[in-house]
Amino acid sequence: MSLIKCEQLSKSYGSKQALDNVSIELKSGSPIALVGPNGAGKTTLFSLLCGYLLPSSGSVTIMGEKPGSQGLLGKVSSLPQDATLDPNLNLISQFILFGTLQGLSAKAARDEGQRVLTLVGLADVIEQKPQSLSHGMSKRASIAQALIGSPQLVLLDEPTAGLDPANAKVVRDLVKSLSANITFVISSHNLDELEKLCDQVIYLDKGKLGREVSIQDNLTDEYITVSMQTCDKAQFINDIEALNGVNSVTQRQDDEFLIHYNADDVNDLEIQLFQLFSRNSWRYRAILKGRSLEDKLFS
Ligand SMILES: Nc1ncnc2c1ncn2[C@@H]1O[C@H](COP(=O)(O)OP(=O)(O)OP(=O)(O)O)[C@@H](O)[C@H]1O
Repeated sequence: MSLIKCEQLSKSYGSKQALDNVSIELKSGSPIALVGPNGAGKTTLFSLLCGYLLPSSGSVTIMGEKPGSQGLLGKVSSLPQDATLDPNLNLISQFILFGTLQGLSAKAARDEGQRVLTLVGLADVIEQKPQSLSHGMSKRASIAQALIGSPQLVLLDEPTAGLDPANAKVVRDLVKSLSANITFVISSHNLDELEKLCDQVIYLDKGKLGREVSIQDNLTDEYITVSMQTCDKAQFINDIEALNGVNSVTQRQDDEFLIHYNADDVNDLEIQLFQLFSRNSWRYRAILKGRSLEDKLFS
């Protein structure tokens, strides 16, 4: 059965059409990225999936059920973009409340609160109130809230926005470690981060579904992305374009080049590249099989 199925899903706010005829079918598994420019409709889609909003037309089901229905209680949870905790209650009291709202006894809710707060590295501060936590700790506490019970689907809207690199890594590692049992759908503007976490990408633009992009296809994609530390750029492009099987070399950023080749004509392109670098004493910074997510989406 599909995890998420949207059929011709549309949502308007008055005359503003935020989602326009979106049809998608997603299965459980690796984290799924939801990408798109500001105002593309990502939060609207999340709100429809959570049952916070009703569609203007079309339909959406999660595990065959309507969002917000009793059958999904404890199976679907979300971290909204601006999630905040109650400033007046300490963390564990709030988590006991959340657990009991999901049907747990007070004792089981306390144990569950401790479990999820420990998962996100907050075991030492469960007696503290939210205002004594840093921004990163608050974000982790909100993620812990989304993990209460045994959700099968967790929607994370900008889970690392505003976090420093170390805290962002904690959140990414957490998602990675839990994704064997939970399917995460992650909305983010950080394409590097999504590339590290997700296999599949949903791209929205002005409320419409854009082209489908896979991150897994990098190994079969006939592209190599090379980031150079030192090289003569004009010669680099000339020399690589002269190699057998290479169709084109495009300079993407100052020191980044995209090589498009034909896999039927060349099977040792990487070796030829290294030989070329060695002959010219060029130093490379990184070589990626395939294209970056940014390149797949925007070029
Ligand atoms: N409650 C609302 N009333 C009227 N218009 C709204 C409302 N919520 C969203 N919109 C509009 O719907 C469109 C989609 O908004 P949405 O918040 O879903 O986009 P988003 O992709 O999440 O954007 P961002 O990346 O900036 O968070 C935008 O044009 C927005 O202005």
